[in-house]
Formats: sequence, C-alpha cells, structure tokens
Amino acid sequence: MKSFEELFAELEHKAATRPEGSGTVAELDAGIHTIGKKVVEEAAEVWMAAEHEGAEATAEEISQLLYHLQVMMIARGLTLQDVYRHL
Ligand SMILES: N=c1c2ncn([C@@H]3O[C@H](COP(=O)(O)OP(=O)(O)OP(=O)(O)O)[C@@H](O)[C@H]3O)c2ncn1[C@@H]1O[C@H](COP(=O)(O)O)[C@@H](O)[C@H]1O
Repeated sequence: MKSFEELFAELEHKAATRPEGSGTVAELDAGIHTIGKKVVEEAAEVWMAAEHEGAEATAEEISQLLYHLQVMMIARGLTLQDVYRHL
C-alpha cells in the first residue's frame, strides 16, 4: 500500500530514470493525447463501478484514475504543490 504522495514520487523517479519495462515511461512517451484518453477512460470506469459495482471495485478504479492523473501531471511538468494550491 502507498500514499498519493509516495506514488507521485515513484512516478517522478521512473520518469527521470526511465527503467526498462515501465508502463509509466511508455505512457509518458505516448504523449498528452494518449494520457488524456486514459484519464477519460478511467473516469468512466469509476462512474460505472460506483453505479453498478461494489465499493472495492470502485476503489480500484479510483486508484487507476489517480495514477493516470499523476502521469498527466508529470507529462505537463506539474508538481503536487501546483495542484494542491487549488484545493
Ligand atoms: N498504480 C499504478 C497503476 N494504476 C493503473 N495503471 C495502469 O493503468 C491500466 C489500467 O488498467 P485497466 O485494467 O483499466 O486497463 P486496460 O485497459 O486493461 O489496460 P491497458 O490495455 O490500457 O494497459 C493498467 O493496465 C496499468 O497499465 C497503473 N500502472 C502503474 N501503477 C503503479 O505505478 C508504479 C510504476 O509503474 P511502472 O511505471 O509500470 O513501473 C508502480 O508502483 C505501479 O504499481
């Protein structure tokens, strides 16, 4: 189990070191358009899980949405603070 901040730090490290086999590196290389489509897809899966599935499935879909949002942040050069200051 990891926190939102810990996942972001891990993804920043992956982006900087570009280890082979990293899905994050592949998604970053695919670009903003592809990442955006993943964000929208996962957001729809969150909605569907919340409406038609249980709490556990919904939590899993939310975790995937958070992951793709973090990849989008890194792709745009945003930090956690850039986002937090709008909360
Ligand atoms: N938390 C996640 C995470 N959540 C979602 N995903 C990706 O998002 C996809 C969402 O799953 P779905 O079943 O909805 O996707 P799918 O449509 O079947 O998958 P694709 O065909 O799009 O791959 C997964 O296949 C993963 O590619 C994640 N990929 C990585 N992480 C974590 O990110 C860190 C870095 O991962 P790597 O860069 O791969 O090393 C590790 O700690 C991972 O646990």
